[in-house]
Amino acid sequence: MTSLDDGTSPPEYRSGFACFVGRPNAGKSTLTNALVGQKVAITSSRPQTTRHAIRGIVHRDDGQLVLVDTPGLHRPRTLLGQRLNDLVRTTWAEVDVVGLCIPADERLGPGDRYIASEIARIARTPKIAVVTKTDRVSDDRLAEQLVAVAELGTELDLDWAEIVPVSAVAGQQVDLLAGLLLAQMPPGPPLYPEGDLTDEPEETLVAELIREAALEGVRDELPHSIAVVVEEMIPREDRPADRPLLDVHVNIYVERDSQKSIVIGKKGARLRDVGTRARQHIERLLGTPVYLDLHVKVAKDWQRDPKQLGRLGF
Ligand SMILES: Nc1nc2c(ncn2[C@@H]2O[C@H](COP(=O)(O)OP(=O)(O)OP(=O)(O)O)[C@@H](O)[C@H]2O)c(=O)[nH]1
Repeated sequence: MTSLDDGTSPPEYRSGFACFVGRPNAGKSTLTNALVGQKVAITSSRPQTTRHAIRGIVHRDDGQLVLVDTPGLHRPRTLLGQRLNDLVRTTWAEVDVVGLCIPADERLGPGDRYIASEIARIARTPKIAVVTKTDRVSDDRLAEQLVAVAELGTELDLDWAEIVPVSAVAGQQVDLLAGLLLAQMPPGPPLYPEGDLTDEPEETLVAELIREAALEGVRDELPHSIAVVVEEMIPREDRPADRPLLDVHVNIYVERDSQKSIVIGKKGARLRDVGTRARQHIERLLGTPVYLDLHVKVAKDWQRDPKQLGRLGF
């Protein structure tokens, strides 16, 4: 049946999946969080902190948008690197729209070009260019970047469905972007119950929050050597109903003894600090007081060992 649209009928409800791609540090996780409105994907100022395809769910009156956050695509040097890239490509093939994030405050580089040329190869899936971190640049510079992104599209025969400047931090154009992404979704019912923000198990989110805290202030290759596994989350017995406590037992894995002492710090000071910061985020996420029990363990060269990778959830 066709209806005459006089501009008063409500828009059709749409639902589907979107993912953001882009080189490390392009602002994908921050944007996901801004769209969802709660901290679900971890962010940090160091590249390649995101390892899991964490989903955030955006609920709107006109539809539901499920966001899949992928790690930064990069040239693989280890088995872990290879698996991360595979994960990115598998994700692209399954979503309704791909958003390529390009920071406004850096010139288009070989990294952006490489990823753009990769997504140009996925036929049919619409692509939206998202120019991020607009709060960091002047209007003139932003205009230049928008032109450069448009030209990149022409050069690669990549037909941008939209080019959208946003600032996740300043909250500029975030809602507009949600609408434009949603416009690419097929008509359909909600995929998740109202109120759900993510379908990641709590353990994964908790592990990511701890990894984020553990990464703060460490240098060089260490960030990629840290993996976090939540072994157990159990409510403490014998607590009064109005004063619950959740025991969270966690192993932090590193690849070498030297890394273990860095993570632990002098007389355990660093690890205590990591615990304190992570606990605050976890308590906010779960809405309950938490006792966080952190252990640091060495899993020799786990990034190169298929068996260990499997055990650590990769
Ligand atoms: N000023 C400003 N900074 C931003 C904005 N978006 C992200 N950032 C910062 O840029 C850095 C990287 O952001 P992330 O969201 O972690 O980047 P990512 O693309 O998810 O990075 P990977 O997980 O490494 O792939 C962080 O320090 C953010 O705070 C923004 O809109 N404005």
